[in-house]
Amino acid sequence: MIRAFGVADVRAAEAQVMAEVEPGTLMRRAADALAVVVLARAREQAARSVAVLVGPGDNGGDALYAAAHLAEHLSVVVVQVGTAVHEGGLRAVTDAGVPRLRVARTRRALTQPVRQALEDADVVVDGLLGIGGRPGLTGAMAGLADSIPASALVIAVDLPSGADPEGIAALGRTVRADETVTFGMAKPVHVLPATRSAVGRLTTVDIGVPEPEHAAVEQLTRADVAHLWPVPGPSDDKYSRGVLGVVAGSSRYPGAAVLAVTAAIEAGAGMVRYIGPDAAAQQVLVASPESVPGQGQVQAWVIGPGVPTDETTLDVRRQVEACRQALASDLPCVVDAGALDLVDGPREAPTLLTPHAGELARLLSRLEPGRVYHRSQIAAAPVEHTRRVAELTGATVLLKGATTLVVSPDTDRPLRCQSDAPAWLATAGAGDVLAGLVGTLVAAGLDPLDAGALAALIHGRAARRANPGGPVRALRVAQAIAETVASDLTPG
Ligand SMILES: NC(=O)C1=CN([C@@H]2O[C@H](COP(=O)(O)OP(=O)(O)OC[C@H]3O[C@@H](n4cnc5c(N)ncnc54)[C@H](OP(=O)(O)O)[C@@H]3O)[C@@H](O)[C@H]2O)[C@@H](O)CC1
Ligand SMILES: [K+]
Repeated sequence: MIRAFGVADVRAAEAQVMAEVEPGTLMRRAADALAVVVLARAREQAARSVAVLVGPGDNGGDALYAAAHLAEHLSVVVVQVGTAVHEGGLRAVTDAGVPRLRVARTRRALTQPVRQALEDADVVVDGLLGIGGRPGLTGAMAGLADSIPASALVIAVDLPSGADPEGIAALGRTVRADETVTFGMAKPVHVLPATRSAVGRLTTVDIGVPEPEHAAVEQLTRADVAHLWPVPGPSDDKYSRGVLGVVAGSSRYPGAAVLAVTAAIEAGAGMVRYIGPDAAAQQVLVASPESVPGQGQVQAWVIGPGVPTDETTLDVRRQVEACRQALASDLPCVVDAGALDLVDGPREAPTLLTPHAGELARLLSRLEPGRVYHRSQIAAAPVEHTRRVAELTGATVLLKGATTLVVSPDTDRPLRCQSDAPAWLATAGAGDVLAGLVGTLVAAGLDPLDAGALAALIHGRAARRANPGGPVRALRVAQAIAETVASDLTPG
């Protein structure tokens, strides 16, 4: 599991170590490790010239010490913003004879020598701002970020300058890194959807600071599958493993039912009962003869894929009624697509809502009368809006997207966030597959936060497995779930 820690906790952990070591030790460790990574990348790329951008805080200090090291091997120039920079770092570059250009903090337009230095750089090291940075670059920092040549390899120190260290605020003017070298532990900026795209590859280097107890964000990895996946024991039968009821599909959208049921069965449900119109039920049976049509006892529900609640045909009215009954029951529910329109307040039983950004906007607009939210607002500030829905509904909320976010209504629990899927997975039916997959996990007794994150992980990994490096249809993803789980349960 990758755990990311909020800025206050990171500072407290660092302060504890700093009290026990010589002053400057942590920064030296950080700078040494940074220089090792930059030098390795420069060698891989046969790069010769490095521009090191230096801001006013300790992030700039790290960059200055690293610049002094790098100058032993490469052609290095420092571009310093403002007059005040880390004193020790400044001495180190001066002693190493590194040329230094200065830019006035508020001046966005760059001088010719600075523009030239950037143009000549094969590698740009971004040491403008770290965890003390406020989101959004202005003045000279914005000018520098805009002038980094597209051809340069950009390595950010701790985080890409301008991005919100907590990963909450939308990306404004920011450095976009190819790689970020962070110290000790990941921070929310590195994993959350609002900022992650500016981080590039994440390299975490050890500087001897132990992880704090409470993570702000957790990201599951392959190694977590074995701990979390509900593996049956010898005394299990199909009922004890979890029977899932699926209310999905309609005459108009029978495919959603096929995909959700197939995914649930592939994920290893003890049994799947399908509730839907006859035409859809026939197709479900053809695709998954293991499924059982009609009502009966279940341990959990998936409701909503392919159920267009705004239609008034008889089969949709029946589906909506089945969704309402599931919501009114005391059983865990995964609420997807059309059924999100039926959610109004908290339920007693575990509940997982699985909207995409557009559906979350619609749900929030309905839950907060008088306010209208748009998809773009959700995409710009996903954590804030997903938290709000979790608070208003008392449900765990999984926001689907390139990075999937899972937020518990219990604010003490870390956010979960997964970005395992290839971009190819942005395809029709992928959400129906996820709904069936997560339903099986909830029916097996996983709590919605674990189930949501684990399903997102396996969903992404199954998509990669189904057709590595190329387009992938949702049905293939569903059909790749069983072997993905098997492979992830196998050590090694
Ligand atoms: N702590 C440790 O043990 C270790 C820490 N380490 C390193 O220290 C980094 C944190 O350093 P830090 O606290 O000095 O903050 P940092 O991000 O460099 O800059 C803050 C300065 O920027 C300014 N400023 C802020 N926003 C701005 C904006 N948008 N636009 C313009 N200016 C802005 C703000 O000034 P203000 O404008 O508020 O007067 C302030 O002067 C951390 O990320 C890691 O790299 C490592 O060495 C390992 C050990
Ligand atoms: K930085």
